[in-house]
Amino acid sequence: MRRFERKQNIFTNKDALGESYKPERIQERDDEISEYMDALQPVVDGWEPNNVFLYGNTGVGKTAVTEFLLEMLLEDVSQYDDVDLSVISINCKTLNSSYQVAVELVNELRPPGAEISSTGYPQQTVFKKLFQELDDVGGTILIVLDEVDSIGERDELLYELPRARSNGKLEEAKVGLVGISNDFKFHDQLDPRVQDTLCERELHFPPYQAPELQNILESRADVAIAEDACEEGVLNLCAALAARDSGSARQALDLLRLAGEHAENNDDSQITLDHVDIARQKLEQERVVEGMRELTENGHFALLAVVSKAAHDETPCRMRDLYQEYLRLCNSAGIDPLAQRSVHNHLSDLRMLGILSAEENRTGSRGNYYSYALDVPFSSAMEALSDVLALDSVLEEIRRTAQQAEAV
Ligand SMILES: Nc1ncnc2c1ncn2[C@@H]1O[C@H](COP(=O)(O)OP(=O)(O)OP(=O)(O)O)[C@@H](O)[C@H]1O
Repeated sequence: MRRFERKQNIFTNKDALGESYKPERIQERDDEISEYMDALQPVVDGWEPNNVFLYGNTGVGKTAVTEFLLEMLLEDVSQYDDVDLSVISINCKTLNSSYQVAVELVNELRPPGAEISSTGYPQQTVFKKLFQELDDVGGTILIVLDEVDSIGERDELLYELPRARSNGKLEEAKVGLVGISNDFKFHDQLDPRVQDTLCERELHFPPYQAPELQNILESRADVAIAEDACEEGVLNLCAALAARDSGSARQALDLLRLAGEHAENNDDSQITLDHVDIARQKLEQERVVEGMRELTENGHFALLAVVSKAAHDETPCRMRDLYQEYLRLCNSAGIDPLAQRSVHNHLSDLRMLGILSAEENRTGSRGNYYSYALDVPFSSAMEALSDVLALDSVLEEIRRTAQQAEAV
């Protein structure tokens, strides 16, 4: 039997490619950092902080830049006796309402053992407890709400917190909110009064370009990967693939880490371009499977309709035709179909998840329409669908059609 044995020929510090690693410096974000520092300047000057809203796709450095700057801010304001700054950061991913976010904040502020229960209070009581805790801390308090879009439509806290001081609910504390989101729709859906305050300063983090990703990867690889353990062109390929797909530094780092793991598992002495290709396929597959988990049954059928059209080599395909295919598939599976508008929403979600791509077609006087296609390999979509749908015969038919189309 094989025994555990230490392997460290590829990585010198694999953790440096992981999510919890804090980079020593942030690269390629000078403009955003400068704007962000301007937004935080009132804290240093002793005034009430601005509320800041950061948005941009996943993996573009919103959290990394925020952590880096707030650490620096805490250090820099320590020289001013009249500024007493505290930072509270929470991730709202599992908190789906103002109530839950407020409870989480109260419990962050309370000592262990004095936490409040996450149910059973009227919302205003929890808000009152939160204001009390904040006043007890006093000074300037920055509250970072990462993935703030999870709060959904029940966003009263985002309205009340920034106004708490002017409404007399806070006396001691000066509170600023830092909201972070990768959901572009969230901002527009906010109540205009919430938008006015939460988005007092808005910072957009655009996707990274390939040369930017390459620089980020190079400084990580210096820490993470052994000398000469990377074939020439590996970092360049990881950067190019991630730039072409999402512009996400996380994706570029994941590609390099996975490619390194493949090299290590094969006892190869270098990470090669082939290892990167295997890593790319694995990540793509994971993304589809992840995305599928978030969808309802109707979302799966909307995807199935696109997959079926792709098998017939009929993508990009416009909504009207996709909807007909969707109806046919629902009918054969005996499920109640949704209206075209709802299917359209599912397709938009699939697009947000990077599973579909959409092309806008302009038709002049009759307006524009979208055509949809798979943005992941056909085989990945099929595999993910077979995991969630008990529709072997339909999937088999699609598979056969795809094989025939290939043979033609
Ligand atoms: N400019 C950069 N310099 C160095 N590392 C970076 C940079 N941008 C991102 N990273 C790294 O990429 C990974 C993802 O970044 P981060 O978590 O900040 O993205 P995000 O925009 O907050 O994404 P999400 O919306 O998914 O939370 C982290 O490991 C981070 O350290």
